[in-house]
Parts: sequence; C-alpha cells; structure tokens
Amino acid sequence: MNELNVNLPQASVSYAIKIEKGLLQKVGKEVAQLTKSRRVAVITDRNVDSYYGAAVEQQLADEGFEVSMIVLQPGEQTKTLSMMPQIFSQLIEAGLTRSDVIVALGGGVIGDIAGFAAASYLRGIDLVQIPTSLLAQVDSSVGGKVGVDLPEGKNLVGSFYHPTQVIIDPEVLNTLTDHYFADGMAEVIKYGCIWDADFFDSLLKLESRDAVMTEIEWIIARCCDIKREVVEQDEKDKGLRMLLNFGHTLGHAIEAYYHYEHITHGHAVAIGMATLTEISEARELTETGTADQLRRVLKMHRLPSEMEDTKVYNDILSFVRKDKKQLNNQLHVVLLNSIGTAATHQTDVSFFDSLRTGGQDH
Ligand SMILES: NC(=O)c1ccc[n+]([C@@H]2O[C@H](COP(=O)([O-])OP(=O)(O)OC[C@H]3O[C@@H](n4cnc5c(N)ncnc54)[C@H](O)[C@@H]3O)[C@@H](O)[C@H]2O)c1
Ligand SMILES: O=C(O)C(=O)C[C@@H](O)[C@H](O)[C@H](O)COP(=O)(O)O
Ligand SMILES: [Zn+2]
Repeated sequence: MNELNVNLPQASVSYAIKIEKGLLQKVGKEVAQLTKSRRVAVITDRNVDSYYGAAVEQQLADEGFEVSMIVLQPGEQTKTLSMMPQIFSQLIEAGLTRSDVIVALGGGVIGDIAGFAAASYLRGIDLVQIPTSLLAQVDSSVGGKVGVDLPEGKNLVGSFYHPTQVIIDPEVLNTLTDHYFADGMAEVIKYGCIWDADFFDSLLKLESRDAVMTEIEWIIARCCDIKREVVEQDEKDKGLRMLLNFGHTLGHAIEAYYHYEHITHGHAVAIGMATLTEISEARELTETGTADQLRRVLKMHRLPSEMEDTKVYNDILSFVRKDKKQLNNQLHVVLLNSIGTAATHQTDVSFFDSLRTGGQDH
C-alpha cells in the first residue's frame, strides 16, 4: 500500500491518502476505523452504483453501519445548485446527524458535490472520499476543493472542505471508459508540465492505456504527492496552488460555453494547456519546442490540443473574462517556462487575442 499524509496544521487538518489495488474490498473496515458513528450516507452516481454500490453498501453494513445510498445521475450537469435540496432532503430522511459520515463514491462530479453537501449539511459533517475515476484519484479527491457549477462558470459556488480520508483502489479503473480514462490523463500530464519534467518524460514512454495501467499505483501516488506538496503550502489558493490551474482558464471557459455538455473537464483542460502554451511560446515566454512536446504527449494519451471549430473561440473568450481568479480585472494565467516548471502571470483577456477569428466577443 502507498500511504501519503496531507498535513495542514493552520487548519487543524490532517488526513491519509491510501492507495492499494483491491482496497475497495476493505472499505467497511477502513471507514469503521475513522468514526464512532453508526450512520453513513453513500453519495454516488448511477454508473458507479451499478458496478460498486452493492459491494460498498454490504461491507459498510457488515461493520454495523446503517447505510443510505443516494444515487445521482451521472455527468457534469449533476454538479449544480439545483441538486442540493434533493441531497439535503435525503440526508435528513436518512437521519444523518453531525457525528455521522458522508462517503463520496465516484468521479470528480460526485466528489465535488458530495463534498459540498458534507461541508454545508448541519454546518459540516465528516467526509470520506472514495474516488473511482482516474481524474478523481489523481486530483479532485485531494486538496479540499468542493462545490458546484453555475451557468456563468465552473465551480463558482463552493468551499474548502477536507476529507477525513481518501481511499483509492486503482482496480476500479478497469471499468472506466477510454474517454474518461483520457480525461484523467489530462490532469496527470498537467502535473508533469508544472512540476516534474522526469514524470512528464515517463508519460511519453507509456504509449497505451494498458501501459499506463502497469504503472498505475505509482502514477496515482506521484500525482497525489505533488498535489499534497502544493496544497500544504497554499491551502486557500492564493499563490502556489494556482499552478494546479494550468490550462483551466481556457478549459473552464470551454466547458461553460458548451453548458457542461459535449466536452468533459480533462478534454477541455488539454485544449487549454496546449493552446495557452502555443500562445506563450509565440510570445517568447515559454521555451521553444514546449508546445510540440505537450501536443505529442496529449496525442499519445488520446487527448485533443485544439478546438475542432476554431470559430467558437470568440464566444469562449467572453467566459474567460468572467474567470473567478481575477484581481482588479487582471486574469491569473499559468504559463510554462519549459516542461516541468511554471509560473503565474497577471494579464488580461487580450492575452488570448490571437485566438480571435475576426469580430469581437460579446
Ligand atoms: N475538486 C477538485 O480539486 C477537482 C479537480 C479536478 C477536477 N474536478 C472536477 O471533477 C469533475 C470531473 O471528474 P470526472 O472526470 O471524474 O467526471 P465524473 O465524475 O463525471 O466521472 C466520469 C464518468 O465516469 C463514470 N465513472 C466513474 N468512475 C467509474 C468507474 N470506476 N467505472 C465506470 N465508470 C465510472 C461516471 O459515472 C461518469 O459517467 C469536474 O466537475 C471537475 O471540475 C475537481
Ligand atoms: O485543486 C486545485 O487547486 C486545482 O486547481 C485542481 C484543478 O484540476 C480542478 O479542476 C479544480 O477544481 C479547479 O478549481 P477552480 O478553483 O479553478 O475552480
Ligand atoms: Zn482540473
């Protein structure tokens, strides 16, 4: 087993990230070690429930927990404020009190919305993250960002709320579709870009999903460890943590432009990382050849580098203008110096002007 510990003494928070093939079979015992409570609500989505819901429910019941399953529709469109009343009603119906536990069993959508429910219900109850998509295992289950989207933009309502433990079983990735596996690889590649050139190089040697799966425990552990290191230095996203947003300024704008349909988070972030790096290389802010390296690794892992229809950029830029990480109308964009190192730059939306195809955005 790989075990990492996230320590945030200023927030009086400390939690373990456990990574082991087959760990889902021991989930009842893991949760039982964390709490004296007897009630657990498992929040999941229909897909994940169909594969793993019954087994998780049974294991928790075997440990004496009274278990309620809250099963949501899969997909980004579930991550909205309008879902919250339904979730809160189900938590009340299940009789969950302040000393009980919410288990988030699913991908990043479930982790974010169940985490937001845990942060708000009764002003906060314990949360255990059991991420089941690659993206959730390498990124969203760690670091405490929870929340929901608004039509105006991604993750515009939420909070920082840390789990009491993150339980990662890489074996569950076997049932993930290729599309969502690629989504997770976008965030994996992001870590190589902003933090670790050797890690990036190792991704260039793993040419297929099967090859990635041979190294999966190590890959997940490396990503979680980078995120741990960043979050421990800047929990509230005021400085260093913004590096984890590489590719997201444009990526989030693309997702919002498409109303959170048609393009998923990792694919949008892949386009954001490649497009931004092309622009910053043209402006001599990034070492020549970096965009090529990035496009190569994205292609290898079945990810796009650009929008199929470049005419939509004009309209996407109106969402970039609304990005939440602004200070005095200045955007924070994360640019690579070269593969493995990055820095935050303050700029305005005109940084993206080369994407315009004539006319003004509105
Ligand atoms: N909080 C954070 O720090 C953070 C970080 C990165 C991304 N995110 C958020 O995460 C979300 C994307 O997460 P995602 O890509 O996991 O999407 P997702 O939760 O929609 O999961 C992707 C799909 O895979 C299915 N699925 C999940 N695990 C499965 C499994 N083991 N087997 C079969 N199917 C499975 C789900 O049902 C869903 O259809 C976005 O909302 C993004 O904004 C949050
Ligand atoms: O944890 C972080 O910090 C990140 O930026 C990780 C991102 O991959 C993730 O998509 C996150 O949800 C973005 O946060 P936001 O604050 O830009 O909405
Ligand atoms: Zn992301």
